[in-house]
Amino acid sequence: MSNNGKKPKMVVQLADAAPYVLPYLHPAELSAISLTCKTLHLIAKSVTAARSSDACRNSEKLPIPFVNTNVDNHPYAYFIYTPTQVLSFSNDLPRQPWGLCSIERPDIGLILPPTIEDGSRCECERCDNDLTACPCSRQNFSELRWECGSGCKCDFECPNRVSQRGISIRLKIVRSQRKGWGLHADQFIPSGEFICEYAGELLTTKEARNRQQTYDKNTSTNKQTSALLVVREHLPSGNACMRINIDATKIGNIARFVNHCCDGGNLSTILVRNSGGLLPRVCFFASQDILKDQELTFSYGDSSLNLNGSKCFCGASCCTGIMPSEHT
Ligand SMILES: C[S@@+](CC[C@H](N)C(=O)[O-])C[C@H]1O[C@@H](n2cnc3c(N)ncnc32)[C@H](O)[C@@H]1O
Repeated sequence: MSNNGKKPKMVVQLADAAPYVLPYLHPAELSAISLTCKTLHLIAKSVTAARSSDACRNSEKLPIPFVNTNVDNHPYAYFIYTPTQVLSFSNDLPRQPWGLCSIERPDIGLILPPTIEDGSRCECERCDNDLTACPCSRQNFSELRWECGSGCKCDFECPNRVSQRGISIRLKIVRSQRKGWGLHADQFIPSGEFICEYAGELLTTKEARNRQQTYDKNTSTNKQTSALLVVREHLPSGNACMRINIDATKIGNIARFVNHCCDGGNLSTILVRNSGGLLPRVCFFASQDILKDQELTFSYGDSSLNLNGSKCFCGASCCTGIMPSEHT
C-alpha cells in the first residue's frame, strides 16, 4: 500500500479488468489466481458459481445447473459450449467466456461438413447390400426423421421443427460417485418429447479413430471421460452407410453428460434431417415417460464387443457389468 493508504493505480486497474478476464480462464488457472488476493478470490468465486449454475452459459431458454451434493469437490465440468454441430478444432481450442453462446471461427463459418483428408477415399463404409452385416444395423437408431429447414418457407414455430427450437425442458447435471456427472430430469417429461441435440465437433473418421485411441488410453488410466459418438446412416444406394463422428468431449452441449444404460435407457437417438441441411443431426427424444429427478440414459452400444471395457454401473437388471466402447 502506498499513496497515503490508497491502492496503486495499477492494482486498481487490474481489479477493474479482472471480471472481464477471469471468465476466460480454465479451472486450474482460476483456482491459481484466486489464491493471489482477496479481490481476485471473490471474483473467481463468482465465476465458479456462475459456471455451476448453468452448464449452457445462457445459450438455452432455461439454465441447466450442476448439482453436487457432497459426492466430491467438483463444482462443475469444464467444456466449451456449443448448441449445435461445429467443425473440428485440431489442437488449438478456443477459449469461451461465460455468457458467450457460440465459438468464433470467422475464417471457416460454424457448420460445415467434415473434410476428407485422404482425397482418394470417401468416409462411407461398405456393406454390399447386406443390411444385417452393415455397421449401422448394430446401433440403436430407431428412426430417421425429416424436419423443415432452411429450404422451407416456414419459421421456427412450424410444428415440423421440434428439434430446432433449443432445449425447453428443465434438466440438471447431477454428480454421482461411480458414474461422474449424469443428466437428470428436473420435471416430468412425457414420452416422445424432444430433449436435445447431440452437439459437438464433427470429425473425419481418421481423426475420430485417433482420438478414440487416446481416450481409451486415458480412460484406462482414469484420467478422463470421453464423449465421442459414431452414428451411421444407411445410404439410399443400399450398399454403403455414411459415418458421422461427433466428439463432445471438449466442445459440446449437455448431451455429453448422458450416461450409458444396458437396458437401452429412456432416450431414443434419432437422426434428424432438415430440409436444406447437408448432414443429419443426432437428437435425443424421451422413449418413455420420465419422472422428475430420474436419470436420462441411452445405450452406448453392445458391450459384448468390448470385453476389456471399463466397469458399468448402470444398475439395470440386465447389466453386463462392462461398458460398451465404440469400435472405430
Ligand atoms: C459421455 S460421458 C458421460 C458423462 C460422464 N459421466 C461425465 O462425468 O462427464 C461417458 C463416460 O461416463 C461414464 N459412464 C457413462 N455411463 C456409465 C455407466 N453406466 N457406468 C459407469 N460409468 C459410466 C464413463 O466414464 C464414460 O466414459
